Amino acid sequence: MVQLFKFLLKSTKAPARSHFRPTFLDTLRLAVRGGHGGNGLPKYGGVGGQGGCVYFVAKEGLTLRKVVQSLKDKRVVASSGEDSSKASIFGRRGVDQRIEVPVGVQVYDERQKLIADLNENDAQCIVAGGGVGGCTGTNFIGRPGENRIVNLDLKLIADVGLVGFPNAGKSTLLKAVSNAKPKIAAYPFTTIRPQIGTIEYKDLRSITVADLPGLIEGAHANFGMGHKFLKHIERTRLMVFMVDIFGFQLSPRHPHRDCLANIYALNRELELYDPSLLEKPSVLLLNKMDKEGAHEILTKVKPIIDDLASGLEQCPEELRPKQVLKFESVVPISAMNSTKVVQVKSQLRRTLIRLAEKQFVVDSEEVKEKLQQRVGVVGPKVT
Ligand SMILES: Nc1nc2c(ncn2[C@@H]2O[C@H](COP(=O)(O)OP(=O)(O)OP(=O)(O)O)[C@@H](O)[C@H]2O)c(=O)[nH]1
Ligand SMILES: [Mg+2]
Repeated sequence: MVQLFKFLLKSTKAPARSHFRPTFLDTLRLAVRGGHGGNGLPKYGGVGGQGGCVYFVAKEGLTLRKVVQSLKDKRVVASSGEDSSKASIFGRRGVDQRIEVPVGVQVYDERQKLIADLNENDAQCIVAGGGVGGCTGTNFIGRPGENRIVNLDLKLIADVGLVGFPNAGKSTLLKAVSNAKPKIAAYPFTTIRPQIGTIEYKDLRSITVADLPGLIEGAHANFGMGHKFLKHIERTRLMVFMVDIFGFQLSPRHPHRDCLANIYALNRELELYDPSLLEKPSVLLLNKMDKEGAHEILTKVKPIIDDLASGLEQCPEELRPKQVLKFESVVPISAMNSTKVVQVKSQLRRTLIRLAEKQFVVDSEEVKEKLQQRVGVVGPKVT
């Protein structure tokens, strides 16, 4: 009878939700407190131990979700320092709390002031200092540790960020060039969380590509999925804009935007979100060139794309940016055509190498200039 009951219980259990995937987490709020300082011993001039500190340490391969899972509570407290005693005049220091967080996390305090930017593996910062131990200066009374709320903001770090309106074919391209397996479908907002894929080359070099959810007009003002994902573009070295050569219409209630209007709209969204993003190197991919009529459109729009400023007057006013983007290159492709995809792969690599070389020249010029300034005071000019 008992066995039958157990069997019935088992069979009525809800089926495993294999399709369930927790949503992407890129912000986290934690309360942190340093340990209390131990009390001193006035009779012997004993000093209490300092309270432990709360540290954040960046580790590759972690996600904020894993951080949440590893914490018992959203309040992290380091342990108190020990009181001074006859046997131990100097009280022992409290134990530190070291919380591992993903690389790319920025830590802000309650007033949104940046405390630390942990963008390298093993980078660390103290987010709550421990209280000092009781001594003559504190009347032998241990002080409380720092107590604050911190906000963790994760910005993905990838070499390349794929940016575009929904349905442009970003995920199709990512799937074709990398090891990622994003969802692809003929409706907008198929991608709802950023995904990173790695493109591997024959010489074992690799570059990382972030597929970001589609933007919509007004993303800068947090419409659609808005800033939540625009911020990830900040950390990429190269922005790859992907536009459907036939344009895009969000829904029958929205106007159809042709390919040029799409480019201006993307330009404007970035400009309104953060104008400095327009200085970032970018490449434009005009997708779906395999479809009929695509080449005719390309012939018409290419001269304007090559000089975006020249087409500003024809651009609808609500989409018109103040400053136009300058693309490193404009490539017509079909994300479904394997030959084109291979070309994109090598094009991305070449562009990144060129950018790294440019950066190297800038860096070494700066170093040279600094050296010249320093050496100029005491010796001959360095050439
Ligand atoms: N004909 C053609 N169709 C394409 C091409 N690239 C993508 N598609 C189709 O376009 C639709 C949208 O592709 P996705 O890769 O999901 O687009 P996305 O930009 O990731 O869209 P969101 O995730 O919504 O932002 C799918 O039906 C794809 O099969 C292409 O080069 N040619
Ligand atoms: Mg997608």
